[in-house]
Amino acid sequence: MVHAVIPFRPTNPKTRLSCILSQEEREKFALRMLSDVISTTNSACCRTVLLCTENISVEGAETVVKPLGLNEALNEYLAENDDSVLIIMSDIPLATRDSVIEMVKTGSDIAVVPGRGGGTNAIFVKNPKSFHVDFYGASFLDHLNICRDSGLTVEIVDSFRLSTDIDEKDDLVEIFLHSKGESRGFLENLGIKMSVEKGRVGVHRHTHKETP
Ligand SMILES: Nc1nc2c(ncn2[C@@H]2O[C@H](COP(=O)(O)OP(=O)(O)OP(=O)(O)O)[C@@H](O)[C@H]2O)c(=O)[nH]1
Ligand SMILES: C[C@H](OP(=O)(O)O)C(=O)O
Repeated sequence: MVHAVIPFRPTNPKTRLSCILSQEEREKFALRMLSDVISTTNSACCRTVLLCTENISVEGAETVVKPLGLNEALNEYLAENDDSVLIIMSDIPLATRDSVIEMVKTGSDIAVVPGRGGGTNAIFVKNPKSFHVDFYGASFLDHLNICRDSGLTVEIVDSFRLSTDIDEKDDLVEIFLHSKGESRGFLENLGIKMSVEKGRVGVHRHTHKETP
């Protein structure tokens, strides 16, 4: 069975959203996005593993604790497992069952989904011992180079839903446009709404409600 591995650091996440969310709100929002991703990987019949820096319990996933950085934790996990691994980020709440299934059905050794701005949002690895990750910076290009150097065939999956990572305030628009999940409900409860001003779509926080 494919392991869907979601790396997660629960403390002070999503600092690029500090302009609109407090630390407590960012921690809760990161968990809501995680929950949306877990529902999706479970619906695609993966065994979902939360690869977490600390021991937290989240419905729908088993937790593997590795108090390590993103690359170190994932590379240890890949080296320790034989089943195919889908590495999928916790900040892509638009992910759907069909988009995940498209990745894990690839005919290539690796399937990769770029994030906007050079990052990597998901990587499917058929043989985990054959590959290592190198996140941060232009990681999408770095991952293609690793495949080339290791002689692995790679499919670049063109998926709007998987490519949409929620890093910055304007990215929240995509949740209001395309999601019905927990992340959206959380933002709405905080009084955050989509707005259109001078022809531009953005988000505004109308009131300072209590963190739900
Ligand atoms: N296991 C593990 N996961 C991490 C670590 N740092 C980030 N992640 C996870 O990696 C994914 C991508 O993280 P980033 O987009 O860099 O998120 P972030 O660090 O929360 O956000 P910023 O503070 O805005 O850069 C998310 O699923 C994070 O939870 C880490 O040190 N260890
Ligand atoms: C971890 C990093 O995420 P970003 O900061 O690009 O969202 C990456 O994908 O390499």
